[in-house]
Amino acid sequence: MLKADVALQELHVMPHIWAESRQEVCESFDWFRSYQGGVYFANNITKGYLLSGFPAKRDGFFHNGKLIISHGGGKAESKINLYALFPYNLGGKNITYAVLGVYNITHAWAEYETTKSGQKHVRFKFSFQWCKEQGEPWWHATKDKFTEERATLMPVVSSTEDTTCDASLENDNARTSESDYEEAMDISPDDERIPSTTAASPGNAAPKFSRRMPEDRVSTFRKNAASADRRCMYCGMRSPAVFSVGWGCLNATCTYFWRLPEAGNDPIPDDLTFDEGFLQLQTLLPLDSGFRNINPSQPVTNPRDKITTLQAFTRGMHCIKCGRLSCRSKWEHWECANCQNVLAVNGAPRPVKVLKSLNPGVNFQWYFVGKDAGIIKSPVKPFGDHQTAGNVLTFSFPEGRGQIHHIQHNSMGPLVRLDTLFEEYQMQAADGSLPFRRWPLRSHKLRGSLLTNYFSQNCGVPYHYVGGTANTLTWEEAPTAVVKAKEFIEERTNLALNKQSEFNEVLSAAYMEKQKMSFHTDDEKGLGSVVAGLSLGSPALMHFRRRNVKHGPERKICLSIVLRHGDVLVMDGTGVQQYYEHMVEPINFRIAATARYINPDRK
Ligand SMILES: O=C(O)CCC(=O)C(=O)O
Repeated sequence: MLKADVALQELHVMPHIWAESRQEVCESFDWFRSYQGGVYFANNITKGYLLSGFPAKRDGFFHNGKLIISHGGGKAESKINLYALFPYNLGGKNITYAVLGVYNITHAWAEYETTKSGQKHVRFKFSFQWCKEQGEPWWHATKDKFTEERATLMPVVSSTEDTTCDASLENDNARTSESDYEEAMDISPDDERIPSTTAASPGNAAPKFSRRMPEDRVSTFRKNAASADRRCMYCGMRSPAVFSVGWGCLNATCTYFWRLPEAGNDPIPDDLTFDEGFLQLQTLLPLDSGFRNINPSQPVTNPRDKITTLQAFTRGMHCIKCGRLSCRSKWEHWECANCQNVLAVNGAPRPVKVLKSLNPGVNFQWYFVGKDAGIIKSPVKPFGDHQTAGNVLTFSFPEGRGQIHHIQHNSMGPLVRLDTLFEEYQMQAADGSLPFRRWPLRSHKLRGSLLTNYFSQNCGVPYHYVGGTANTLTWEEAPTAVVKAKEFIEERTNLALNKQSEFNEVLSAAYMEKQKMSFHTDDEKGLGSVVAGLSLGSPALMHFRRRNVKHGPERKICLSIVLRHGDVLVMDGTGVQQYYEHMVEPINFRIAATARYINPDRK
């Protein structure tokens, strides 16, 4: 796969698989799920390798891309942010990432590279050879046969209702803190990176690969290796004959690394050309059948059980019309971000019964208060009559920084209303009248946009942290589910706390399986002192921790609360947002409505 910027010739054919953002790649293409690194590997197999915008010395694109030499990890000296070796202008078609195809790694070796300041760095290099079972590379075609080809290459329906995909990559959410962006780009557990470059000199320990290649792959690798490979008489490791200047040991841990035994062990000079034999295409072992079709399978759109909130439904789509990878950004269907091709989802509302009784999986029933957090819990306070009865648990933060009220219900009255409301939310989300979307984060470190992990929709005064005016419907346009949620929140808050709170904004959030809202604060300009949220569906854990504390015990979660179907959680006091941040981690499918007062005349 390569990352493009500006290249030379106009692109005359479209890649079969391409994207504008890394999130689109990671969410839609199983062969590359690394948000930060340039290499994605799982189970000891390099699944995806990103040819970065920073080519290093002696990187190369030979045989029109059937042989690629590239560096791994580390910092290249070039400041030009483009993959200059691909001869076509992908950027001109808004293509930031294009999948080239399946390559075999034919060699891996280490080189010394001298920086401008004269320092020597070890750089790991790889040669990749095109696997011929795929036919010719797509950019070799003289005209775009993309559409006809897709029809034959693409499986129409995936084999899966697979809910066992990798742990969700924390693409994030986050509204205020830098840490949230970092969290957003967590790397999945099976995602590893090759070592970065490190200064070394002969005899010094150089970086080692964190994992060894499994034996069967090693033997494949050896069979593929050019006959000019030689074994070093000092370290016993084989190295390819890469340069015309002669053979030298290319194992960075060897004392005689980067030396020429046939020239009195002189160091290999800086000015090098490749050995002609090394640049020949080799006869490779046939490609394993599992690697022959890397086209993403199409999402399941018509599941037998009509459940469409499983993790598989959070994955992106590969458009069979134009090749673009797109995130699942709309609740009601998949939509190609390039040609707007739609894949409709045929589901049904999920009854709350099973969801609400899911086990939150923690060793406390309602709450956890951190030792030394200075939080005082008041005695449980019952309220209401037989129709409206409930309990309030109040947690007071130290030094007058505000309170958290957890309003629970224990009567049948609200329950029927809540179950119906949960269903109404789902119906309106499914028909698009309640447009749940994943909105781009306002700032992040990845190229291209980065969408929130969860879906949301705002009513009333625009909420700038998530989607702003583009995500906002006025109260006249508001879906009935949201209006009813606001009424319920106001009734319960006023009854339980015995004070009148007025709200003019409601952010509804919908979470499919494994989605969550990362740590953030609601410090929107003009925000009133009371923020109250209603939970519907599966239980969720809401955690609080100190804000702007980078390390140490104070950084730890100081309060956790289990939110259940129908609970209302009130953050009371401006200090709650000023001194604490919060996150919500649902156990499974859940909808929440959070009501605020935001001064409409804020500047
Ligand atoms: O209850 C939820 O799902 C999260 C609400 C929240 O934290 C927010 O909208 O700021």
